[in-house]
Amino acid sequence: MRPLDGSAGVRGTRNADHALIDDLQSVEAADPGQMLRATASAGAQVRETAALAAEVDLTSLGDEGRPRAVVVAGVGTAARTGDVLSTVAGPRCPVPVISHRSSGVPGWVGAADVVIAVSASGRSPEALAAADAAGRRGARLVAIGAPDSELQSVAERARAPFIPVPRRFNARTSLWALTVPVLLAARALGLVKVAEADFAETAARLDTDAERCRPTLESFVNPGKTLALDLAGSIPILWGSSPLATVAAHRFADTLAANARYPAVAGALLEAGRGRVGLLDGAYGALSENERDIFADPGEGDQDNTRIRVVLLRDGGLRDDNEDTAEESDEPASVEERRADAVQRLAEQRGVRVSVVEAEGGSQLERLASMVAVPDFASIYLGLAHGLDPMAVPAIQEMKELTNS
Ligand SMILES: O=P(O)(O)OC[C@H]1O[C@@H](O)[C@@H](O)[C@@H](O)[C@@H]1O
Repeated sequence: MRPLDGSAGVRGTRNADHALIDDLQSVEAADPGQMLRATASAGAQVRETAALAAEVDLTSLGDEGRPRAVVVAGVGTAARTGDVLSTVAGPRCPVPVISHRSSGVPGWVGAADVVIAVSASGRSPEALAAADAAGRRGARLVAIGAPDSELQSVAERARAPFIPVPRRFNARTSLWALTVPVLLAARALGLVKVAEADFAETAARLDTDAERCRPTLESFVNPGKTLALDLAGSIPILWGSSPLATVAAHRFADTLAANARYPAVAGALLEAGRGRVGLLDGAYGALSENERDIFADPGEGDQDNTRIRVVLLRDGGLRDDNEDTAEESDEPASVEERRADAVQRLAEQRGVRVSVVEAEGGSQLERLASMVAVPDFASIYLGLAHGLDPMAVPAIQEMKELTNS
C-alpha cells in the first residue's frame, strides 16, 4: 500500500505558496466549497439566529428557577459553544457550566439540571444521546441545531424547546449561529447578561473583520493573510492571556487543524507560564532559531528548519471599567497583561517569532469575536497556500466510515 492511499486522494504541497493567496483566481479555484464566503457570513449568522431564537419561547426554561448545573452537550464546534458560555458567564456565575464532549450526559445529571444539546447538523450521536438522556432523567432540556433534524424530533418528544439554526456549509462555519442561541438559553436561565446591543455590536465587528480579510485585499494589508503567512511552515503555539482569549486560542487550534491541517499547541498563558513556556527553549524554539541563516531568503532553503511561532491572543480585559465583573474575577487584567508582556520578552530574547491578536470591543462577546475572526480567515488562507481545500477534510470522513462499520 502506498502511504497516500486514502480513498479521498490527499493533495496539496508541503511548502506554502505565498503568492497563491494573493491571486484571486487561484484562491477561487482552491476553495471550491467557498469556505471564505461561509466564514464571512459570521456577522449575518449572529443577526439571523438572534432573530430566530427570539421566536422560540424559552420561558419554560427559567420557570423552575436557577438550575443546579448547566451541561452543554455536543462535539467539535458545537462543544466550543459551551466553552464560550462558561467564559461569558464568568467566574461569578452561580452555577457550574460544563461542556460535555462525549455521548449522553454525566452520571450525576438529574431533574435539578439543565442540558443544552447542540449539533449543527442535528445529527451528532453525542448530542442526540444527551438530549435523549436529559429527557429520561427529567432534566430541563433545550436543543439547538438544524431544523427538521433528528435533534428536533428528540426535543419535541421530550416537549423541550428547540432553537432552529439554519444548516450551513459545515459545523465549524456555524460557530456564531450556534453560540447565540446557547447564550440566549443561558440568559433565560438568568445566568448571563447579554444585551441585544451586544449581539448587534458583535455582528458589526465580525462584518468589519470579514471585510478586512476579504480575498481581494492583498496580504500586506490583509490581517488574515498576514497571519497565515506568519504561520506558514511553523508549529503554532497559541496562548490566550485571559479565559476569553484562551477560548479563542482553542478555536484557532480547531480551525488550523481542520482548514489548514496544521498541528498547534493551544492553551492559557497562565498555565503555559508554569509549563509549556519551556517550548521556547527547545529544538523547535531557541535551538532552531540559533541555527537559522539570517541572510537566507525566507522563501527558500529554510523550509526544513521547522520552528515554533507563538500567537499571543491578548485580552486587556473589560473588567477594570466594569464594576459588575471586576470583583471576584479570577485575577486582575493587569496580571494577565504582565504575563503577556513577559512571554513576548522571553520569545524575543530567544529569537522566537511572535504574532499578536489583540481583543477589542465593549462586551465579552464582541471581544471574543475580535479574537476569532482574523484567525478563522488565517486558517483558511494557510490551507489554501498549501493547495488544500479548506472545506473538505477527507480524514474526518474516512474516520467516520471506519468507526461506523
Ligand atoms: O455540530 P454537529 O453537526 O453535531 O457536528 C459536530 C462535529 O462533527 C464532526 O464530524 C466534524 O464535522 C466537526 O467539524 C463538527 O463540529
